[in-house]
Amino acid sequence: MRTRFLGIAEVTDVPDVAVVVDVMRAYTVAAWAFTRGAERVVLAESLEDALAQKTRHPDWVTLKDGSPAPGFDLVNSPALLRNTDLSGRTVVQKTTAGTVGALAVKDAPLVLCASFVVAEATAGLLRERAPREVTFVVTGGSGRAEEDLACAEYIAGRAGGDAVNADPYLRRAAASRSAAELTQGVREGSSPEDVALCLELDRFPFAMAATVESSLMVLRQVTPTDSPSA
Ligand SMILES: O=C(O)[C@H](CS(=O)(=O)O)OP(=O)(O)O
Ligand SMILES: [Mg+2]
Repeated sequence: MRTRFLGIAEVTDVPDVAVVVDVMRAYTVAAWAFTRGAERVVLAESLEDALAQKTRHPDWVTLKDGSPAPGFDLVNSPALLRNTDLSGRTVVQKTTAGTVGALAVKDAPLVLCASFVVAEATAGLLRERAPREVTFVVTGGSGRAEEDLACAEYIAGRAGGDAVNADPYLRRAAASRSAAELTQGVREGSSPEDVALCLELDRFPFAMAATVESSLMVLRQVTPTDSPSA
């Protein structure tokens, strides 16, 4: 399996298989939303798009990064979301990096959205599909955010069937600029517990796949059938 690691702006073709990585915090938050019962997560093109969806579907739950805002029900924080009952709900998520990365590869036949909490399930799906090439979209810091790059490299190793020690990858993520900003409370709409929740390796047994449904980019849970090979 060949691998490419690209920032969002470096995606210029339509990959066969894309893994969009956002550890802090979009795809840690999305995984928590599923765990709290969400049926699907719609990845919105813009804040205006998210609000328009809410107008059309008042029962949908809107979520954005940064500070709370009128029309939005939740912020992009795993700690602040994890006690919210989302049973059967559709969540509409708009963030600065994670959702933008998925929309950049919306035409790819397989789009997985990933973070450390779903790392092994994501790698398991890739082992199952055994594609010739996987494009990892490293969403933060123009492709250089250390937490996303570390997670992408870890998943790539596991997808290749290697017995990979996760500790150095988690340490890189813990030392990242994003982790520091979240810990210092620089980012609005955050909790001091967010970093620890974003670094919980394999907290959840499912992967997350995004497909276009009625012109919306929709993220759903998907469970690999293979068992870990290492
Ligand atoms: O909510 C987050 O942590 C970030 C916000 S920003 O990129 O630091 O402005 O969004 P995400 O898309 O989850 O990385
Ligand atoms: Mg991020």
